[in-house]
Amino acid sequence: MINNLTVAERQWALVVLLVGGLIGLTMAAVGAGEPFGAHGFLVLFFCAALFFPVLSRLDEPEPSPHAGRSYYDDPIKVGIILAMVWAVIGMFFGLWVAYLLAWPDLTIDAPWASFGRLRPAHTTGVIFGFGGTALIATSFHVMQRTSRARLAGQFSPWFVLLGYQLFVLIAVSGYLMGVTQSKEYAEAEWYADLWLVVVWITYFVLYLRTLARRNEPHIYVANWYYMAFILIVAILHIFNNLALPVSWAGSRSYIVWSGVQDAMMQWWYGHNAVAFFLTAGFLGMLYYYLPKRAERPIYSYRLSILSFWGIVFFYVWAGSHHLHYTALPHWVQTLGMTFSVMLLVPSWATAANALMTLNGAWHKVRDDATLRFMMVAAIFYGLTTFEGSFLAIRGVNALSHYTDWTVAHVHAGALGWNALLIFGVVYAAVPVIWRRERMWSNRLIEWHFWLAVLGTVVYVLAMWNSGILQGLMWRTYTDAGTLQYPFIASVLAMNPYYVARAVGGTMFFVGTLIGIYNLWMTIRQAPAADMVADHPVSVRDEAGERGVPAE
Ligand code: HEM
Ligand code: HEM
Ligand SMILES: [Cu+2]
Repeated sequence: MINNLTVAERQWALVVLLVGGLIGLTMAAVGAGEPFGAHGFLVLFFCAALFFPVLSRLDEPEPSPHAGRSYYDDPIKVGIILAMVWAVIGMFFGLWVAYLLAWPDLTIDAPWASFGRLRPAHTTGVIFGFGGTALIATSFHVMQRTSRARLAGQFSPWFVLLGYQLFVLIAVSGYLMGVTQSKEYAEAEWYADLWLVVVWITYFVLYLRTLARRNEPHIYVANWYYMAFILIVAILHIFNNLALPVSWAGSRSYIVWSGVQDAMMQWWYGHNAVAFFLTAGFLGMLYYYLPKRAERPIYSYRLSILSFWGIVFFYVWAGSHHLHYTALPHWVQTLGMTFSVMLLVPSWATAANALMTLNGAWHKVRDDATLRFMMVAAIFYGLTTFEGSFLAIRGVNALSHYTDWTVAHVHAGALGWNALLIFGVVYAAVPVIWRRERMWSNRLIEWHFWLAVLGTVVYVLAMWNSGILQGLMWRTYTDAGTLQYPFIASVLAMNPYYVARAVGGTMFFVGTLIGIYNLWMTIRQAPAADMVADHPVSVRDEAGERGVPAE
């Protein structure tokens, strides 16, 4: 892989890694004995681990000029593997906290293993590690194929992919050491946040530069979704993380916002992380891989564009539904509620558009578990958005907020929509990118599919039950006007559901491990004989019409 970089690019990489290593060394020196110093060492080792392999290949010959005329798939390969590594790490932490909630005595008596540190390690590991890395890798695939253009440059895709890994590593390891700025889904401290800004802007520029090289007059809809994801996540991230460090040699910082403004900024961010990270980016994936796999054009291309603008416009106003019954002015809560209900229209239009695309291909859905992963993901997308619009209604939220109903909603989305989609997409993409005829075992894909779907259903049903029960127990009064149940009674009542959730989560996790084994065996196979050659750029196939992503 390093040999595919030009010598100039290898030199450039060495300079960047050297600067990174020096920054790491400085952090390690000034923050000695503190988590900040430990992060310095992490940065230093990360840069050193990449520096020496590049250095040892510096003198190797330039890649053949022919290579520059095909798609650049090396970073996609590494990205898919890293996404799978994060799937295991992130879900392992999720399972851990699920088991802790069911059997609290299992706890390890150490600060790093406390619930409050493991939980953000889970959410960050799955959303940013697993989801984010899958988004970056697939976006590199989709933008090249739908533009019939090679990635603009070979250095910046690596910078984005690996730089992003460093961000997630700093974040997750920081939580275990107790470093947090206490903002959900944005717990990472100021230096990690600053680094992510650099990586993310490079990502956006890379996307634009690649699109500018396209050999296809039309910008396929999937690219709009990916670009909205990148651009808006950048804006959210910057505003939500405007913080002043206490010192340049420590991890602690204070956010510039205060009081209810801070809460609003946080949930404007948090909600739109869902909207643009877990929705818009994933819709980009869906709009490329689903029609491609089904070999059908999108049911209505016009509708896909219309719902794009609907989603982008409505979502950004809905964040205040996370702050019902708070000090936030009432009208702002109502505004968020109203936009959330309106959101149902573009959300369902999108889910319907995806499912209608499968019309005429239902026999494929029956036979092909890969396509079935994507179909079920689209169904869960419809379910989750319906539930979300419902939960955003103030009266409903009075019951659901603070309960496990929210956790049910989250995992209907995270497992049923995001994770199922990623697995379907990875099964579709890996044989193409590694030039294998097909995945190693279709039976294992079937196994994975059923474990994942059943695991999700068990998880979500358990949390719906537990959430609604919790909500009702908390609001039941006696005739005398006092609360019927002491709080601890509701905690005890949750136990069977927490056990069920741990079982569902275990099924999901086992399915993931089976999937990874299958991917590993596929990658180890020899490439298919007629697929050995690199994919040349700009060879048109019949699929070039509008609505069908080009290959
Ligand atoms: C093996 C699979 C998984 C298990 C067992 C699991 C388990 C858990 C548990 C126990 C919690 C804490 C709930 C609480 O504090 O009451 C949680 C929270 C969360 N998980 Fe998972 N999870 C899994 C997969 C995922 C995936 C794949 C994603 C995202 C793509 C995800 C996203 C989240 C989020 C966002 C939260 C925070 C929810 C909130 O604050 O309302 N999880 N998970
Ligand atoms: C129309 C679309 C959606 C709407 C209107 C919506 C609305 C809501 C509402 C009202 C809450 C509960 C807020 C609270 O009581 O604190 C919530 C929580 C959440 N939703 Fe959605 N949702 C939508 C789609 C999704 C999707 C597709 C996902 C993908 C995984 C998702 C992930 C989450 C997460 C992670 C939370 C928990 C936030 C927290 O930590 O408190 N939502 N959503
Ligand atoms: Cu929200």
